[in-house]
Amino acid sequence: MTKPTSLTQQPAWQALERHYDQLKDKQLRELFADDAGRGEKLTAEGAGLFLDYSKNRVTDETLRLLLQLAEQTGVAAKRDAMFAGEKINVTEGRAVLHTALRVPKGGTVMVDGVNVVPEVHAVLDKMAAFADQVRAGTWLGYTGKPIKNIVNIGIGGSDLGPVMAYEGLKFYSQRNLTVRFVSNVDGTDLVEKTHGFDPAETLFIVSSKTFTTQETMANATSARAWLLGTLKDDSAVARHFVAVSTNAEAVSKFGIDTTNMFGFWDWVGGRYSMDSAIGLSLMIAVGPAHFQELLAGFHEMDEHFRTAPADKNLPMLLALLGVWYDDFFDAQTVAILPYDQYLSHFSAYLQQLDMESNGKHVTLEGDLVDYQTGPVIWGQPGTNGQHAFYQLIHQGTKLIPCDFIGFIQTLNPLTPHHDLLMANVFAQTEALAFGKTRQEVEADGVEAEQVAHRVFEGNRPTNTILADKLTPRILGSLIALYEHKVFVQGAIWNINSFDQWGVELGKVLASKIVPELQAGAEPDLQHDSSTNALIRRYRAGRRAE
Ligand SMILES: O=P(O)(O)OC[C@H]1O[C@](O)(CO)[C@@H](O)[C@@H]1O
Repeated sequence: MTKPTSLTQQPAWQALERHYDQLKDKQLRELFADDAGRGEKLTAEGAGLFLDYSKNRVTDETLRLLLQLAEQTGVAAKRDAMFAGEKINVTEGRAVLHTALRVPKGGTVMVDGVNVVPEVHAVLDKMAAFADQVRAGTWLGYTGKPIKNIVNIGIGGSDLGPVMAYEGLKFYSQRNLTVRFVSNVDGTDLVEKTHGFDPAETLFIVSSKTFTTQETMANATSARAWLLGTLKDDSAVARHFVAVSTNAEAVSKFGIDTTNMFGFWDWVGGRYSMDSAIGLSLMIAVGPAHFQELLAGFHEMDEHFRTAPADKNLPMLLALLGVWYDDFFDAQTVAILPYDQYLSHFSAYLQQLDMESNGKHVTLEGDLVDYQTGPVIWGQPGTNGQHAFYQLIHQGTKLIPCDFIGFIQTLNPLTPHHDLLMANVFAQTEALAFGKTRQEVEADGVEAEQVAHRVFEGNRPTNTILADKLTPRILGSLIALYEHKVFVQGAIWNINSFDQWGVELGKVLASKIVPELQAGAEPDLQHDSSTNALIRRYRAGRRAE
């Protein structure tokens, strides 16, 4: 295999380094003063989303060079390879085809010579039939009572997507059903999430791609014990447990009838799986029609990403701006700031999507990278964050590029809340970009020794993403926007965005330590002195309980 030119040797990268030296001290104030039309020019639209990226520290030249970098690193060809089902997840020898999950009926996506779209829709139809039964109260529990409570048991991609979208689309959900999500192996999670539930009215959805994940299996086993503690008959499991997995054998071994299993495929990565059967809990909550709308939004963004010219392509632009700060300004983090309470879990969802995908230190060829890869993703919904961490973004010493996400219409029109909320979006991005100069502070008549504290340097970059209203379709398109942003960045950095070996070592060590915590006699501990001492201290504490 011939190695591609190393990223830092690409002409566009080197030109960007030189360009950075010229631009790094340039103020957004100047950039806006130089071009009265900047705020309208540096925008793009697609799949129901409007992006204003004018408040970024870029000029036409920066954008030209970033687009050149995308070209020189072959982003378009890599994107086409993903959509075509090539095995771009090279360390696991798999295709990466979450985009096939939202191809409309009648479409074609070939994997190993088979069109997978009919299979995708067969599973969606099976999910819809089941969801309709649960919603109508005709899926009866073991004692003949209809199901009122749904508990999704899963972790990582088998939890974060469904919980984020369930919260995101709560407005559209059937309110007589209570839906909860158990993920943590901490028993508190299961105990608290089943608190107050009648087992005879409770359905567990065990969601796990592999059906071997320690946390999920422990929670599912304890949930079954909780159920049988009341219902006292193993055959009750069939009415109260369904599974979502790619591993039919393990599902059956756990005791769930595979007719109650909803499948998906190894070409769907965990963090890209919320629009597969992993979204079953969401579909039950919001109904199959809204779920279809969500898929349509994903697909619309897929098509935009596949076909829009690079300089108008939302995922491409977001990704390139991210690379600009990450690799040239050395920004370590990105804040995701949705101004919508329904998106309270959106940043947590993006943490896995982005950090598990692009938290990599070697290239596709296995060489150590000599540039920064994925940033730390974090955030909170506005306006809460403003009263917590925005101080540091405005006046701290770190550069934190932010994505502000807002909606023109609210789902809950309670005068004057929405105008207050959105005024804060516009005010924050304005304040971050333009700050407040010493002269302006002095003009306010502030005492001389107080002036420095009240100066805002500004020049803090932001993107603003606006959509008309938070609908299932818009949510789908927003998620796909970030999926593809992560893809483009991974393509530029020449890393594999689709494996996650970094989570393995901890898993292996934990399974080794579990028996050491549980052994009756003092085990022969072979760890380092810190780990040995911590284990001994824990064991001593447990004996004293
Ligand atoms: O769906 P599973 O197989 O239980 O895996 C859960 C999660 O564990 C991981 O493999 C590692 O954290 C994620 O990629 C995945 O989403």
